Amino acid sequence: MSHLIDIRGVTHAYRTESGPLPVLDGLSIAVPEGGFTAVVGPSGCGKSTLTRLIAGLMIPDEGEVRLHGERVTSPRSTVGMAFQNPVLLEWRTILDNVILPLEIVPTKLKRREKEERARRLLSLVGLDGFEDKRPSELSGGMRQRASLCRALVHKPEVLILDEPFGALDAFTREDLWQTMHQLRAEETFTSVLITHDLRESIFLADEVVVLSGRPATAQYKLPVPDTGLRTLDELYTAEAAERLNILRHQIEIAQGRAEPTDTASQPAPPPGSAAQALT
Ligand SMILES: Nc1ncnc2c1ncn2[C@@H]1O[C@H](COP(=O)(O)OP(=O)(O)OP(=O)(O)O)[C@@H](O)[C@H]1O
Repeated sequence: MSHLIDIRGVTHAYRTESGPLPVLDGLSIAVPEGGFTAVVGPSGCGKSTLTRLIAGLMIPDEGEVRLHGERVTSPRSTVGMAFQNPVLLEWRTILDNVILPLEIVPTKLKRREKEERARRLLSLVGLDGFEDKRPSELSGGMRQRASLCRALVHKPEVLILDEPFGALDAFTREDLWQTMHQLRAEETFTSVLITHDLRESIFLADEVVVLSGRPATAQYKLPVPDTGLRTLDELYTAEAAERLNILRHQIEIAQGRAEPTDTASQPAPPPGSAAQALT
């Protein structure tokens, strides 16, 4: 299988006043074309650092990040990003905020075509009629929907989502999860999602990677079977409960609160799953 995102043996340390701070230690993750990988792990273990490396905003000390086989050494226009804080520009309308990447990334599209693309995405996420509003006139959930459209408007190959739903209330967050599924059905992209929400990870991703404590490595990888467009009901099945238990246990190991060898308290992988412990 071809891997669009290939993170190979990445090791990285920040230089701080008190000396080097090792953050990632031989981390390897591969995401196939069209795949959706969620990355979870203890707070401060290096998840956002990983997104900066994929986006080419930083170069790792050792190892490499490849997109389509090409080594990433600088930021690329083929990557879209959405963060916890949508940072929309108040002096632009929602439509013009979404169009912004098309003004930065070289494109042959005419203004009318850029508008059509932005309007289609806004309609897809349920923001018809809000194109001419300013960001402050929208709710937090609506702003995050607009930010997803902005991240996708230039048809990036890779969509990096760093806690995009983290600041939203539980109901809005669940709405946005379903919106993400709809976007995935309509648009073509390969995604890495950073999240602290284990339910979000199994609802959205094909694979959940649990990072160890800092310096982080890929401690555990849990595949999530493809069930097409998922519904929230699927989060309340026995299989979902088992997956969440496995992930919770792995997070406890990563936090040093459970022993890796403590198999007695570790639930068995769901029937038929290829859950794979890497420790
Ligand atoms: N530019 C930087 N310079 C120095 N240290 C940094 C820098 N950015 C992050 N760090 C440190 O590196 C470690 C990993 O940070 P990172 O933001 O990647 O973790 P994270 O897993 O995303 O955290 P959280 O789950 O809390 O969002 C933290 O200890 C952080 O303080």
